[in-house]
Amino acid sequence: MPVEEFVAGWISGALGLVLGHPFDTVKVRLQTQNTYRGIVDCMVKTYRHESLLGFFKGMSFPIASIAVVNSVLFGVYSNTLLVLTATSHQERRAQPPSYTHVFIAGCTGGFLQAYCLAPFDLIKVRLQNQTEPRAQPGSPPPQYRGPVHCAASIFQEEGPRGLFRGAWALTLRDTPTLGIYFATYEWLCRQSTPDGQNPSSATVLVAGGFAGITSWVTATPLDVIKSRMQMAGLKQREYQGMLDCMVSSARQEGLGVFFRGLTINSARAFPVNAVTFLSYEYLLHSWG
Ligand SMILES: CN(C)C(=N)NCCC[C@H](N)C(=O)O
Repeated sequence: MPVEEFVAGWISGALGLVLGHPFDTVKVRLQTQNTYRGIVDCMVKTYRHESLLGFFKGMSFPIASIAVVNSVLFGVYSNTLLVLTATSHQERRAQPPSYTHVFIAGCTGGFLQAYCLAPFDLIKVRLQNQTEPRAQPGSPPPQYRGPVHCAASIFQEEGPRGLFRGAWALTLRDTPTLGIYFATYEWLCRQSTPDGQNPSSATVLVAGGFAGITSWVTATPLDVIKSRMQMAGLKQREYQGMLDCMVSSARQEGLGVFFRGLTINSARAFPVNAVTFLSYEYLLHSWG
């Protein structure tokens, strides 16, 4: 099993993550809290109350976990294509796989990465939703002191299953949308590259950026449900399950609730995924 794809997936994912984390914090807060009037209001309040550091809350854990998550995604994707088409990454420009194979490989990568991502994503979302400013003498401490304390508290209060809160919604979000992600990337690369040649850096940037936007637009409804399930039982209300969360969110806030965070998700998706694909292709190309 070729391992370069796993390593390239890890490094490229980490670069994209740092770039996109401030957008991600705003998105999570808009999806789970009703105190903001929109993106700008959320950004201004976060900055005033918590300074620039507020935008980077919950980032240390995803940075550590991206090693696992993104390398599973890209590694499983590439190795599934190898099984389906018997072509390595280097051979795929000369013998391009069908879009059906690309889609199936993307869904497989998405399905497996969702289970690795679930506990890390839960902790990220819980920390991003703590709106207390940095600890000052006399001020009440936030519920979680950091990622390890957050993981330990969830484990103590809810047992190991607690760490997988929202995992079903995450799996349903990621399995089809990662198929769409890789199929869009491949399609856009092939549209602007002569047969058999490698896409230029500009093509990879644009195709990666639009693949990110397309997949996040389709992922947003389940992303909202996933974030709410992850916050359930804390400040927010408890839900009976995913369906109950969908129905009661729509009843209380209208169908527009499923598109909360869509604009910020798309704005974040372009740079993050442009950089992720560019560094992924660059690393695999330079390793031969
Ligand atoms: C729609 N979904 C779930 C995705 N496209 N996932 C792939 C993640 C790529 C990048 N780390 C990001 O966070 O955008």
